Amino acid sequence: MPSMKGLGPVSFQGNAVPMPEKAAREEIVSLTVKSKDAESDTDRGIALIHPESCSTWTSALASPLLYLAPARGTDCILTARLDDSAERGCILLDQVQQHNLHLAAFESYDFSLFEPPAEEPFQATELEGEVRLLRGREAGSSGRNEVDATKLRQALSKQLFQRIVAASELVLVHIDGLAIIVRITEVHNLDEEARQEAISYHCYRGLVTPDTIISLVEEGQNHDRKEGAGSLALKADHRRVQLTNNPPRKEADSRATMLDVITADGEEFPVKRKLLRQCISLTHAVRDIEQASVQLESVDTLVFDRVLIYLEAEAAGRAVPDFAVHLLGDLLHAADALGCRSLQDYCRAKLGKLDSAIKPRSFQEVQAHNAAGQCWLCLDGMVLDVTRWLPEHPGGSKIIPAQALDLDCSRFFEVYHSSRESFLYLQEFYIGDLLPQEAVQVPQPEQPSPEFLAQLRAYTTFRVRVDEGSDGKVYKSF
Ligand code: HEM
Repeated sequence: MPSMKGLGPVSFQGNAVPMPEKAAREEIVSLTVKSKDAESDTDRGIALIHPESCSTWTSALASPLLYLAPARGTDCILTARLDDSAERGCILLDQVQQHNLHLAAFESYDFSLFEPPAEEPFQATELEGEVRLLRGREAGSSGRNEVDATKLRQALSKQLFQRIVAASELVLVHIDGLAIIVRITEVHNLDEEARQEAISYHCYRGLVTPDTIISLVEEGQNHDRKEGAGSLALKADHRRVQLTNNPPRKEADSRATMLDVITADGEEFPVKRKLLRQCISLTHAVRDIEQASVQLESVDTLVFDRVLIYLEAEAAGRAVPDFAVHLLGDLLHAADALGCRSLQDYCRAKLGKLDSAIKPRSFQEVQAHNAAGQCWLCLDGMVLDVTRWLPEHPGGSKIIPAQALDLDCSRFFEVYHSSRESFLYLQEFYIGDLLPQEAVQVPQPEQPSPEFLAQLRAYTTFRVRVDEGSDGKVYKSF
């Protein structure tokens, strides 16, 4: 588990968003709470502040999202986005946020940037939420409102993406015409095995990533486990939600986390699905939790063992072992078979064959590759080569070439993906940014929402951008 040295996502390669400057971290800003009017689904639970209300904070930040702690004691951390629609000096919060943080509208409070613990893992590996109805269909004689747990988990995962959540916090989710309240009952930042080994483990909040496993229970189900938790709920039966399609937690956990990989010579390796996500040829097997095992046709035990050593070192942010040159040929073959780009790059670099795929791109180049039968996408200025992965795309191999070539596909990307899982794959396909003067030429049939763009940009910190006016040779990380 990589440690969380800065706020923001940690990519496959373990890159974390840099921490804000010291001056910004220490600045305390007084903001008046105002209630948000109607809000979009993607904006739900995100506080809005005017960019000029806190210039020290914003100028120091690499990410378009801010994490704020109110000065008064609460475990809840606000995720905020800069938005011109907020008045200067105000912070726009919805009712649920006001409740979670014990803040009242029209009162002023002091806020500072939240700083996560420097040397501990801070990403939430698992969340548990207890579900009840706020409003919508009221249960009839059956006494229950049915909700599909898979759909609810997806909606929650999308809404909580890149937010810091704390135990006891309430989250409001709208699904199928129902307004559902999820009370966060557990947050973990170690997986179960590590929790059992850790001395005096205690966790009450963490950053939600697309890898966070969310489990749900109906309100009242926790009654035996946590004293008192369900007692109020049982009285208000008409608010109860019946979760369908919700496997028992233990079973769901191991199905969701582990995949048995069977090598060409018949050996079986139980591997964390998360570790295999960068092997894009295994996308279907990794995503489909009903699939318990996957057969590798051309990688044998000894080589797969080394692949695992590589993947584990990378995920843990440790140095990758220095594999001897005579092993690199087989390792590169395995990397090709698995579609593992970083391992391919590692082997090629050591064999002296690395030709970096990441470079500035022109729109003409994108069009030419697409005309030649490849599949290059433009997404908010990024160029992504998904040619090899198309047969593995969970949405099918036809829709992307039919709808998304030679235009900016940000809006398609936003509307078609019901969770934020798709973000996890982007780095594998990234082959550079469009030159700034080219990016404006890309047709954009429909604008994505600002919230989606803020999430996407906060996540894609692996991008290398070309400065405006440069000749395309100067790179600047953001
Ligand atoms: C690099 C680009 C892309 C990646 C990494 C990607 C990834 C994914 C993933 C992980 C899923 C399944 C999980 C989810 O719903 O989030 C998915 C589903 C889907 N994707 Fe994509 N996708 C990409 C581009 C696109 C584009 C450009 C389109 C449309 C033009 C598209 C259309 C769909 C559709 C229709 C589904 C099925 C949704 C459903 O079953 O509810 N995808 N994609």
